[in-house]
This record gives sequence, structure tokens and C-alpha cells, in this order.
Amino acid sequence: MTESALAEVVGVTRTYGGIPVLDDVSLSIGSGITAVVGPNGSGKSTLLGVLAGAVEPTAGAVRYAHGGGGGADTGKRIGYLPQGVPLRGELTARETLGFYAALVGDEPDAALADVGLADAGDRRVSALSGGMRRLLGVAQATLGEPAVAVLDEPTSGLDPEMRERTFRAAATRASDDTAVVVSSHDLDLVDAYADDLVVLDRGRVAAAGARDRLLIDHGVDDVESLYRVVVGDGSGAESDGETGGTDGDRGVAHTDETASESLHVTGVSDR
Ligand SMILES: Nc1ncnc2c1ncn2[C@@H]1O[C@H](COP(=O)(O)OP(=O)(O)OP(=O)(O)O)[C@@H](O)[C@H]1O
Repeated sequence: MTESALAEVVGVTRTYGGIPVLDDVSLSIGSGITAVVGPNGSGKSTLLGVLAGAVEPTAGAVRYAHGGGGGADTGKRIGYLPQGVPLRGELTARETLGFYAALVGDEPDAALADVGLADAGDRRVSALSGGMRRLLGVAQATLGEPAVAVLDEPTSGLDPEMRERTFRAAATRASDDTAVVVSSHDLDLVDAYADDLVVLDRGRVAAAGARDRLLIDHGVDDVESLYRVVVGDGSGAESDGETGGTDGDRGVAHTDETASESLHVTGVSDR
């Protein structure tokens, strides 16, 4: 494990019905924002699930600098915001964060303020807009300074202003000790906020590394151009926030195979 890495994905393969949806993926995750991009069905959610400990790799492993995968040295948790935000409508925003904060020795008010919800603390989750719920989810997943906070397409379905607010909130919650890994089809926001990039294509890493380095290496000016160079015409990337169809694009049947053996999350997967 390199000194600056907060997590390392080592030779991870995940198959469904014998078909690999992640194929020998190795990555080093450092502090700041790592954006995972790629066409529909390229394996982004599966990779994020593996990072969060919600999906068991068929082969390979994830190693955490702070022992987040379990064991006596588990000082740092893994935060996880799955695609469907698993929050209870009858609780207020502050009660929601208070519940999770108590589990990880944090307090809710700074997190609410960080994501721009300081004035919405007493509102019930059911009365928040979809975008505000997503911001609350970002706060929830980053409580207690987890080593890695995993945010799965937090901007899908949001309007442009809320998409930007969500990325800004994620950037505010990232720190030297917390890597925020976010999957997204919003290449313009990825361009503006990502420190590091992972481009997935058909379950394999097509490019990975520091955003600035990758742009120089590929002789392009922005992430959208990089995406086109690396995976083709960018048909899986969108700038309007919707992700389109997700399943069956690689002919893989759903079997609901998930694992929770090493799950240390501040949220609950709904997958
Ligand atoms: N539980 C499962 N059972 C069977 N196949 C699955 C399961 N989860 C994912 N897959 C398949 O794995 C492939 C990758 O899916 P994944 O959701 O990781 O891709 P993605 O890049 O996040 O896609 P999108 O951008 O559309 O959200 C798809 O073909 C999908 O159908």
C-alpha cells in the first residue's frame, strides 16, 4: 500500500452468473475527490459497492489504510451513500444525522452546515426536496471522517444548481483523512471538482490517476474530451444528470448477489 493511499483495490474481479462486470481492477485511492466515470453498465456501482464493503469481490480485495475492512485496528469507517437514499421520512434532518453521528462519535450541526442545510435541520426528511435529501445523504456518508466515503451517483435526477451544490458539499466534506469516491455522468462537474479520475469501460480500468496528469498525458483540455478519447463517443456520459437505462446492457441477469461481511458503513445499502 502506497503511503498516501487511503484505500487500495487489488486485483478485484466480480462476476454475476460467471460474467465479469469488474475484471481485475486495481486502484489506489488517495485523499480528495476521486470521480468514477464510465458508460452505463461499465461497473461503477459494482466498484463502489466493493469499496463500501457492500458487494463481495469474486477475486481480489480492498485494503484500507486505517483498517476499515474490520479487525481490531478499525479506527476509520467507510461512509456509503447508495443510489437510493435510505433515509427515514418521519425524522428531521438533524435527528437523522444525530442518529448516525452518535454511532461514530460525531455531531450533526457542522455536517448540516457543511452541506448547506443549516436552516433545514428541523424539517422532516419527507418535507425535503430530492436534492436536499441527497445533500443530507452526503452529510450522513461523511460523518465521523471515514477513511473513504462512497457516493453512488449522488447527482442523478437533480437540477443543475442542486448537482453543483452536491459536488460542492462532497468537496467540503473531503479532507486529508477522507477520500470521497463519487460516481457520476456529470463530466462538467467531474472536471470542476475531481482531484483523481477512474474511467471504467466494460469492467476494466481504461484510465486512472490525477485528473491534471491524465489530461496532459492524453493531450486534452477537459474530462469530457478525455472520456471521448478513452472510451469512445461518450454515449454513456450525460450532462443533464439522468443516467438512462442501467440493466441488461451487458446481458447479465440480476441475481441480487450481495455481501455484507465487511460492512462498516454509516448508511444502509438498498441494493
Ligand atoms: N446484483 C446483480 N446481479 C446481476 N447482475 C448485476 C448485478 N448488479 C449489477 N449487475 C450487472 O453488472 C453490470 C454493471 O452494473 P453497474 O450497476 O455496476 O454499472 P454502472 O456503471 O454503475 O451502470 P449505470 O451507469 O447504468 O448506473 C451491468 O450489466 C449490470 O446489469
